[in-house]
Amino acid sequence: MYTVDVKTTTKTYQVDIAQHMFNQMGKNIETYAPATTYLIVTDTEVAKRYLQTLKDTFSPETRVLTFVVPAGEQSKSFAQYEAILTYAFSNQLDRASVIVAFGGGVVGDLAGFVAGTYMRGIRFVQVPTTLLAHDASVGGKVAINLPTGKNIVGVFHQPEAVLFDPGLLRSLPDKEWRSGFAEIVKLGFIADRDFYNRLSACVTARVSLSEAAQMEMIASAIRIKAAIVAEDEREHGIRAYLNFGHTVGHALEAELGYGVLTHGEAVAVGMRIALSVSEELGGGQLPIGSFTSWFTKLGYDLTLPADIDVDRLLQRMHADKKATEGHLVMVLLSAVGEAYITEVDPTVVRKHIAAARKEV
Ligand SMILES: NC(=O)c1ccc[n+]([C@@H]2O[C@H](COP(=O)([O-])OP(=O)(O)OC[C@H]3O[C@@H](n4cnc5c(N)ncnc54)[C@H](O)[C@@H]3O)[C@@H](O)[C@H]2O)c1
Ligand SMILES: O=C(O)C(=O)C[C@@H](O)[C@H](O)[C@H](O)COP(=O)(O)O
Ligand SMILES: [Zn+2]
Repeated sequence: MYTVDVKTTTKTYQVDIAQHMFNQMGKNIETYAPATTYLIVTDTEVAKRYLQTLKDTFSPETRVLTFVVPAGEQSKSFAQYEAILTYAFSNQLDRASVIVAFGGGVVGDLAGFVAGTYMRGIRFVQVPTTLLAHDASVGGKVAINLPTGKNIVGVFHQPEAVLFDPGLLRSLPDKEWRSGFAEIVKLGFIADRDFYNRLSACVTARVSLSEAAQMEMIASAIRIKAAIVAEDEREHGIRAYLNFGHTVGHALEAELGYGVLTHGEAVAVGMRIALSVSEELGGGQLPIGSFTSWFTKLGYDLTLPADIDVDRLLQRMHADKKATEGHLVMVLLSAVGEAYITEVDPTVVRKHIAAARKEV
């Protein structure tokens, strides 16, 4: 079992990462966030595998409500947000009630946003079920999408606890594992060269990681994220480094339509482009070739569709949350483990985006 403390200005909480914790998850939730009523928000895929078991592990006298949204990025929408709020209100959830976000980053962001805004904010607990949720469940960014922009409507709202049983990842499809692994590698890129080197040397396939090694990797990644969030909860400075690969990634997700690429797949393409831009703008030697061949062998496609509209993609990047006064802003690397944030010349970025398109 690993425990990571997340200390922010608004809350200190614990991330527990432990095999078999799911067998008593309800009781754990009751310990970390005592309440008489819980609303579990989950999605259809997670519900069909795990929801009944989770409900069964709460104390018999506890009132446990459930709300299931369709699986996938499309559920980070006003329609689902309103539906959950309406359900909560018509079932008398009050300020002492607790929301349980049980799923991947989509459920975490959506249910967290409900928790952050219902009655001006109630408590919630994150119970992550995807590898990517090592990132999404920690740090308190919760949001839904506009059809035109990722995470445009949201708040910062820290959970009471994050309770992560990696045993749940056994049923995760490979595509979703890759999505999460991209964000783990991102943390190495921005903050920890040794971690990056270990990952690139050891993770040659999903199956190359034992469950113990995977758990250690998740704990290391969460420690990196927690340290950044502790220093800069509201993204006034270094928290933006967590956005490495996201200026292109988020634009790509919106441009292709949510769910066409997973979030991590889009971030992987974005990291590839950000590495090239970094190198051109003076970053020195970056492992672009080895990263590209490593990720390609792992099954990622680091190219952009041949027919991608580069102008529209750039327009979307200009509307990114990091941009100010219409200037394009990206997170770049001066070396592996050393990130910085800077305004960039759109003509340089355009060139690297164009070069990343699939050849026809
Ligand atoms: N708030 C943050 O700091 C933060 C950080 C990173 C990403 N995100 C957001 O997270 C979202 C992506 O999260 P995600 O990759 O977890 O996607 P997701 O929540 O859509 O889950 C991916 C798929 O896996 C299924 N699934 C979940 N757990 C499973 C399990 N144990 N077994 C089998 N299938 C399972 C889901 O039903 C879904 O179909 C994006 O919206 C992204 O913007 C937020
Ligand atoms: O926690 C953060 O800060 C991050 O940037 C983590 C990202 O991986 C995540 O995708 C986040 O949701 C992006 O935030 P946004 O502010 O760019 O929407
Ligand atoms: Zn991300």
